[in-house]
Amino acid sequence: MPSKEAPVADWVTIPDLYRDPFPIYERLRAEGGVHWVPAVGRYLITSYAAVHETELDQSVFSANEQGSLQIRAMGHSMLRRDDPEHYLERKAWQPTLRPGVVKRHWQRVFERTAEQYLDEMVAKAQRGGDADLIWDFAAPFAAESLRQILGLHSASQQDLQRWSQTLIDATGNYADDPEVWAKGKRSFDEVDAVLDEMLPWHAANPNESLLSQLLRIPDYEMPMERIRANVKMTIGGGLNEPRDVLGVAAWGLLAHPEQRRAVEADPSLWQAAFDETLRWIAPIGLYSRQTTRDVELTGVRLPAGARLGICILSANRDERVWDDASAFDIRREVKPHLAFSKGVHVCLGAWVARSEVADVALPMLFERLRGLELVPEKPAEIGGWVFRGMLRLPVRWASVAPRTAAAPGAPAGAGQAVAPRIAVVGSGPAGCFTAQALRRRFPSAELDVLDALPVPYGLVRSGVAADHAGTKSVTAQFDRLFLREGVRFRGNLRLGTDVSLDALRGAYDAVVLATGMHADRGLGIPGAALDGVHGAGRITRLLNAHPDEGDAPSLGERVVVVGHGNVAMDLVRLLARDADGLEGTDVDDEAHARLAAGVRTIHVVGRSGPTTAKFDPVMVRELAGLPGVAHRVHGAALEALAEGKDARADAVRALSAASAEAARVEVHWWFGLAPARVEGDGRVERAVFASADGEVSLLADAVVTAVGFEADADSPTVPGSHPDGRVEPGLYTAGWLRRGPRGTIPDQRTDARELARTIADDIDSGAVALGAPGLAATPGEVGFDGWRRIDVLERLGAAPGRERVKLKAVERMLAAAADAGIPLPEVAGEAVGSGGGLPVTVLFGTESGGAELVADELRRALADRASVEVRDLAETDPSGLDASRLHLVVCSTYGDGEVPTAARAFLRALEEQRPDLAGLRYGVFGMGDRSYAKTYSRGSELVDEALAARGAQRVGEYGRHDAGGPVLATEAARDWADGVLSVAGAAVGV
Ligand SMILES: Cc1cc2nc3c(=O)[nH]c(=O)nc-3n(C[C@H](O)[C@H](O)[C@H](O)COP(=O)(O)O)c2cc1C
Repeated sequence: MPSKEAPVADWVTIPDLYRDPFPIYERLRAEGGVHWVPAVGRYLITSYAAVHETELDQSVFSANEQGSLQIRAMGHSMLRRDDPEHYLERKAWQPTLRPGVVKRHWQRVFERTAEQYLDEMVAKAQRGGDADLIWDFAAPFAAESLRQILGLHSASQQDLQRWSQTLIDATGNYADDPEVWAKGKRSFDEVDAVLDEMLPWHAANPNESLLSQLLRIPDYEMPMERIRANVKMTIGGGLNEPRDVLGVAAWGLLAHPEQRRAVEADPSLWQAAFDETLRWIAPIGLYSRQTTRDVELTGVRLPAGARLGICILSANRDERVWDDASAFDIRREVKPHLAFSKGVHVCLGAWVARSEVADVALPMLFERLRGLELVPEKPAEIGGWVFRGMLRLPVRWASVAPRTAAAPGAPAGAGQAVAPRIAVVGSGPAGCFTAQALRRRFPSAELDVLDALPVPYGLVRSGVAADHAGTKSVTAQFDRLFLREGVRFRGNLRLGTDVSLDALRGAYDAVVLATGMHADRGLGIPGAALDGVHGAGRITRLLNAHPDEGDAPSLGERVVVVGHGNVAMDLVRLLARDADGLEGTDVDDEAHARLAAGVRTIHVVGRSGPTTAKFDPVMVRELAGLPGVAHRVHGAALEALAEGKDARADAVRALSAASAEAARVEVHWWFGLAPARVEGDGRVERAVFASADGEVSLLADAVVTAVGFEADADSPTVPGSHPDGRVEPGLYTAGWLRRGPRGTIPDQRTDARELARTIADDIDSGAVALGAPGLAATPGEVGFDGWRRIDVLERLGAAPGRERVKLKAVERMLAAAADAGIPLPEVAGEAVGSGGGLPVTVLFGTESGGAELVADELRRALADRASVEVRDLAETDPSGLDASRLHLVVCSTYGDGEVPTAARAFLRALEEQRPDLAGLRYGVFGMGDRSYAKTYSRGSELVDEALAARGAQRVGEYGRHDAGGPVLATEAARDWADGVLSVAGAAVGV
């Protein structure tokens, strides 16, 4: 699309924007999302895509605006600086606002403060005054909390409110009103005076406050005028954000009674209410940027020096991202909103605001003020576009509950009087994660997981590549469900054959179908049905000894694999490995020998270029390191791409660099080729592809298609037809049946949590009635103990160097399951006492504290099984790592796919000192944000690669957490660590 000049939106006025910016933004987005707006004297950036782009490239979209009003009003704070200057100041602010510190220290302060102002509002109402939720509660609460955090003890909360308002007014003084400047200047001077008073006091009295911490940064002394400017910026922005999100959230809930009831019944929804409020009406609605050069933004040309207004209020309502975006809906599918910004300026106070509002003030408000409601004769008012929030919010209530000792927001009690009976059909990752999420939500529910086979775990057993034991180890978490958490496995029950869907629905209150999609999608080109064309799913199942597959064919010498996704990568790797390379796996050796023994050349062919290919770069790097395999790359056009900017491109570069000595197998990587036809006389002889430069014809004995999966012929629903997983109340879908064949195993965890909530909502609302009788035992059914006997037999039968030999025939599985002579291994007790058990070191690498919080949570959660110590990577010397301890690395990603600053020295030391870490076992949990598509979780991968390069061995599932997703990092990390510990513990007999 050729670029164009920015359209001029001369119809936009500031008073209209102030009153209600949303209809204006809707039109601007519809017209492209980048406009010159004369009334504002700026380009307004209104679409999500354009806003997001500006946030991720500070070299072009600079925060350091020339002639900035904010600099005039408050001084030059970090908000108006780019890196590296910005970063130094940000780092100084960070320790006080880290989530661990917020949780350990500030949350108690917020609780006390909220109690105080709630009591004062109640007392005012008792004296006959009108209660306004904004001015009597939210504003003093936010101001006092901020006063405490800053450590401005010689000022009052009223001072902070006045300073905040007047400094903000001056920042937005586009009309150059001298009175506004005068008031701003007065506040400016007053803040300086208080700082002059308080800084010496903090120097002499160390404490948790920001001012005190600022004076104690080991390697950096912030110049005084920067302290002054940043404190003013913090007063300006740090007060209205929690005040306004609290006010708008209360308004939203009071105006939507059914959502209010849901959140009151399930306090875990306060976080969802908080995030939805931020998405719906972002308190900081606009901020500025300036272009540093001519640039094109979503097809519109912007000149160098252009002043931009980044409209967060608008981006968060972009209809291309959210359905029914203007509605307040705390149950909507979670997608990353931009209210805290993204990129280097992401809000430092986000954890504070979350704690103040979602953990403390909202739950307390609704719990204590019974019958809280709006006052119809005094309607609430809202206004603003640069900052938007409630201007007044009159409320009343029926009665006041006494203060409770329990922390507000604690999870609800046991729940329903009658426990629900729920069946999950399919014991693959989607089914098991669903059962796990349901168990958390309904501790006393009767939960059955059915499977057509006598053995559990579906895709993990038969779809995950045999040599990826780490991925397979997710089953350790699932074992816990069946061994300890009362979930029942009911194997050898095939839906439609052994039990009908109607019978299941009659027997259970709710049924979740998680039966997956198994059929390989065809190529749909001439010759696709020739002999020698195989689906990748089938080949993978053959290698995994799936009972439904027959004998494995020989693939011959030359194999063409069509597709560049992870399924294709798995296949290429398994075909390229020789038997020695399968040490420790559970591969079906016979099938592997038949399929792969003759393979000498593999062509792996995809339509797109390396940067947009679907593979995980980690998989490609793994291929680059395979011994005895040479790689040739065709059509990748990597010359134009700088190194270090794109993880996929870098991984493909690593292929070309891989050593090709004594190659047993040669892998040719083709980019930009579309399949045209398969040729041959009765069976495959050639695969022909179309490219921009004409046709490419590859000689082939076999073609394996890895271009996706489609619904099975007998699929109970059409995959993807119910994206929220609810077919109707009482019948749900999960996994690939819900979304189609996309997403990784950990993604299923995220979906499962949402689905459990949906089911809980249906039960709460009465849409699903409880009381179903349950499903009687069916002849031939195999329970979890039956599977454990099969498991024992498979392990005992393993050849040297193999983990197990899978039983392939169902009859043999059934015989093993029923054989009481096979002794069941004892289920190891978990409670080995605090401080006992496996020695574990949790190493965290963090920038803003999330990973530290996760590390703390792991210390707590693993205490009954392990003796845990927690260490910051910043203070860890890799040469001193103790190989007798299992190391759990929790690390986030910053910058352009880098490790957090604090972890850089560790990484460097690994590379420079080159310690021998053979024998050290470690697990990795990467924290990142999927919206950084090219560098998602890359920081953790760098640590992983560096440890592996020193001989350390990764165990268990590679855990990942997406900060933009709905699952809490602590929760995902607990599940991940359970799995890693089960694998590591089993290895050392704990
Ligand atoms: C400036 C900045 C850059 C980031 N870059 C990436 C990135 O390249 N890839 C990624 O997956 N996540 C990225 N993130 C997201 C963080 O890794 C994520 O929010 C994580 O949970 C933060 O953990 P921490 O609090 O322990 O540092 C970035 C975040 C910020 C603020």
